[in-house]
Amino acid sequence: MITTTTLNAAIDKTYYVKQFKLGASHRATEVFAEAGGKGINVARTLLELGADPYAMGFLGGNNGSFIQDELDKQGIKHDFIRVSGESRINLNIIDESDYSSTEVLESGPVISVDELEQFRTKIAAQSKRTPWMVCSGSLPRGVALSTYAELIEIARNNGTKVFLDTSGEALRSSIQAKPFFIKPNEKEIAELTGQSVADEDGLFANIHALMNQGIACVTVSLGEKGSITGYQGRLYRATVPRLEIVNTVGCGDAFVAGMVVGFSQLKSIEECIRLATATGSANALTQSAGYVQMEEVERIKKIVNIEEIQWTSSK
Ligand SMILES: Nc1ncnc2c1ncn2[C@@H]1O[C@H](COP(=O)(O)OP(=O)(O)OP(=O)(O)O)[C@@H](O)[C@H]1O
Ligand SMILES: O=P(O)(O)OC[C@@]1(O)O[C@H](CO)[C@@H](O)[C@@H]1O
Repeated sequence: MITTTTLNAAIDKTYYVKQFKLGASHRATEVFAEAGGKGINVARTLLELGADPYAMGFLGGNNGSFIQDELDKQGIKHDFIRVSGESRINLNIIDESDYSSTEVLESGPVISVDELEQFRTKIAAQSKRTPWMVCSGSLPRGVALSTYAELIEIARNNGTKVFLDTSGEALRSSIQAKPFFIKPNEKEIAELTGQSVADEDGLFANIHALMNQGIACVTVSLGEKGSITGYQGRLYRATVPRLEIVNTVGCGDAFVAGMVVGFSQLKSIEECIRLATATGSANALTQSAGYVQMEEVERIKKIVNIEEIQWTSSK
């Protein structure tokens, strides 16, 4: 069983328009509404990869009911705390001329002290029966920045490995709790370290520094440029050939799903990265956010390039 937590779930609403223009009125050519938020995307991808996901977090209002119904329809086991606020809707407008995307993300409901306490109790029980836990996404209002660190601590005490995918201060505050895996993207690692990924030497040094702080595996995902992963003191570069992409929202979640499946099946690190990269890239080929097709994952796995980076610090 792989547990996913989505503290700030969302309906991901995707509008396709012929050409997006600021300040203009558009008629959508296609519209999709999906149960989303990073952890829910991970859960859906895990199911497609043949794993056994169990989705947890907070859901509220009509939007929360829609998300819950979708999870039921998709056959994803779940146990969410119902909250008094309304789960958010996140908007993604995709310009069909170049498949660029413009997102508007709501901040989500305010979680009360009591609702958070109910969640802590559930997670403490759940971490006794799950060897793997994925904590993904932003923290909703009312939830302290230290919450992911707390969850990591609870999980570790029960022998559960945590894969953490979050950003900004929520990521910074969780590093000292030593999650097993983190996956900042270009923007997130720059925010965390103050260095751009354009400086590869600096990026490699930063990944080593994070491993030395006790994070077993660190991937910096670089969108269409692939990723750099650090594990057991070594660095690996993954690249994928150019693909006919339509929607990259959720690629990071699909990558995380591939990585946790790889580790849970005791695959080699190269195989974990290959599966994660192919799953991340396969997500970009589907119109809805956070969906992959297994045939595409299998096809892309064959064309992913993984190489170990020979690097020693110049300092
Ligand atoms: N345009 C693309 N073409 C091919 N593969 C891609 C593309 N974009 C992303 N990927 C794959 O997905 C992985 C994760 O992508 P990315 O770095 O964009 O994550 P992210 O910013 O966390 O995404 P999100 O927050 O939308 O889930 C990449 O390492 C790569 O393997
Ligand atoms: O606001 P957060 O929680 O950081 O990100 C939310 C979100 O943009 O991330 C997913 C894509 O990764 C979408 O399903 C969702 O709308």
